[in-house]
Amino acid sequence: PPVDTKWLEVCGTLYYRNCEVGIFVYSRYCFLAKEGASNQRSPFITFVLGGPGSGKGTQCVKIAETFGFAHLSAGDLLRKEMSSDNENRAMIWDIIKEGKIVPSEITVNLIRRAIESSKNHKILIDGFPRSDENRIAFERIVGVEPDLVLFFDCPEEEMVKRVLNRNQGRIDDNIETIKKRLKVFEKLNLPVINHYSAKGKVYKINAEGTADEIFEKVRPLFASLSI
Ligand SMILES: Nc1ncnc2c1ncn2[C@@H]1O[C@H](COP(=O)(O)OP(=O)(O)O)[C@@H](O)[C@H]1O
Ligand SMILES: Nc1ccn([C@H]2C[C@H](O)[C@@H](COP(=O)(O)OP(=O)(O)O)O2)c(=O)n1
Repeated sequence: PPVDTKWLEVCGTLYYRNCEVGIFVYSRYCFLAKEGASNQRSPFITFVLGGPGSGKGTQCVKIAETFGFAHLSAGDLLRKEMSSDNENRAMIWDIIKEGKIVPSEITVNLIRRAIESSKNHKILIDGFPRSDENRIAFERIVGVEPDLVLFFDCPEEEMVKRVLNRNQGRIDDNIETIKKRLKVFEKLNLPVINHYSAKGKVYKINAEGTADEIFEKVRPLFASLSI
C-alpha cells in the first residue's frame, strides 16, 4: 500500500514508546490504505478475550462509551437465547451450567445477526471465539477475520474471586462450574489467542488492578486508531 512519511513518523514514535501500538497502528494504516484503494468499507472487528471474570465485559462497556463501539457479548446473546422460547434453550442451559462451549453454529449465527443489525461499523465481540472451532466457524459463516484481538490476562485466583462476587444470579457463577470453565479456557481458548498472536493481532493487557487502572492501559490503543 502507499506509505507517506507522516504516517511512518507517527508509527515510528509509537513503536519507540510501545512497540505493540506502533506495529498495530502501522498494520491498520496499511489495511485502510488497501481498503481505500478498493473503495469498500467492512466493519472493524475486535475480539475481546480472557478467562471468566477477567473483566472483558467491564472493559467493553468503557471502550464502547469512550470510543463509540458497539458491544456484542457472546455470553449475553446466549443467555438471551436461553431465556426465550426456542428449540435450543434447554441444550444451551445444560452446556452453560456445565461450563462447556455451546455449538459454534448457534453462537456464530447469533453474532452474525447482531453484526448485521448493528448500524455501527466499529464492533467489539466479547467472549468470542472461545475455541478453534468457534474461530473457524466465524471465518466460514461471517467471512471476515478480526482486525484486533484484546486479551485480558488475569491470575486464576483473582478471576475466581471476581466471578464469585459477580452476583448477577448466573447459573455458571458457582465454584464447581468456575473450575470447569477455567479448565476449558486453558484447553480451548488459549490456542485461539496463540493463533492470533502468531498473526500479530493480539494486544495483551495485564488485567490486575482496578477497572479504571486497566482502562488506562486500554485507552492508548483505541485512541491511536484512525477508524
Ligand atoms: N478490575 C477489576 N477489579 C475488580 N473487580 C472487577 C474488575 N473488573 C471487573 N470486575 C468485576 O468482576 C466481575 C467480572 O467482571 P466481568 O467484566 O463481568 O468479567 P468477564 O466479562 O470477563 O467475565 C464483575 O462483577 C465486575 O464488576
Ligand atoms: N463463544 C462462547 C461464549 C460463551 N459461551 C458460554 C460458555 C461460557 O462459560 C458462558 C458464559 O460466557 P461469558 O462470556 O458471558 O462469561 P465469562 O467470560 O465466562 O464470565 O457462555 C459459549 O459457549 N461460547
